Amino acid sequence: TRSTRPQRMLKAVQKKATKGDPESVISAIDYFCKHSEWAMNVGDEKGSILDSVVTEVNPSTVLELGTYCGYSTVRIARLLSPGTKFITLEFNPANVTIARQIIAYAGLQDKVTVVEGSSGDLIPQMKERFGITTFDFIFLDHWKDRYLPDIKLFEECGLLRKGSVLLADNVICPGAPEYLEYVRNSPRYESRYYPAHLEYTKVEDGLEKSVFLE
Ligand SMILES: O=C(NCCO)c1cc(-c2ccc(F)cc2)cc(O)c1O
Ligand SMILES: [Mg+2]
Repeated sequence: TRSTRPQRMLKAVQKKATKGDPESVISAIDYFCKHSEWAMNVGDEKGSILDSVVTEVNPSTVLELGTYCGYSTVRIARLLSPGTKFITLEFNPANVTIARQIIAYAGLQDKVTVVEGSSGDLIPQMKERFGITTFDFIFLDHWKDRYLPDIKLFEECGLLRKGSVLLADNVICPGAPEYLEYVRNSPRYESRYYPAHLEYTKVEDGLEKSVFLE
């Protein structure tokens, strides 16, 4: 039966990238998405903004919502200091399987834990299951209608501290209007928009960075 797009993306990585070299894995995926098939990775333009925020925060604890095939997971993990706790959540089991292989191909399997399940179920389990007190950096890139309920869940579960940084992808396209309205109007966050484009296209999109102030 016909392969899936994530399976074809993995094949492209195995064909074009060098095992253990995260930069070559990132380049192979971007090449695949530019020349073969579009896919919903954060991409190179927004990925560079992600890189700069991760580098600036230099987090000890990181959570990614929406692993997909592991492209942004590799981008983040390659920048982390040794001993950083990095967890990424993915709802779709087929994506988990591909992501684990792409992350392993980059040689970053020891830097990150890929957890299968829904953010709504897993966020309240972070403390007990993974020994997390608070997250220094959170990358939101999962279902856009989950951004708002999940940021409220972070607050309710006491998973944010003064200075925690949340970076949200796709706030324009596909869009997360309720999330934007919340972080931009809440006195508990300092928010800033980074204009860019939808991955591999000329369509307007961007990232919203929000710092928890409480
Ligand atoms: O749904 C998304 N992610 C959660 C599922 O893993 C997602 C979708 C799109 C996108 C799709 C279809 C289109 F026409 C435009 C944008 C882009 C993204 O960056 C995304 O993260
Ligand atoms: Mg995205």
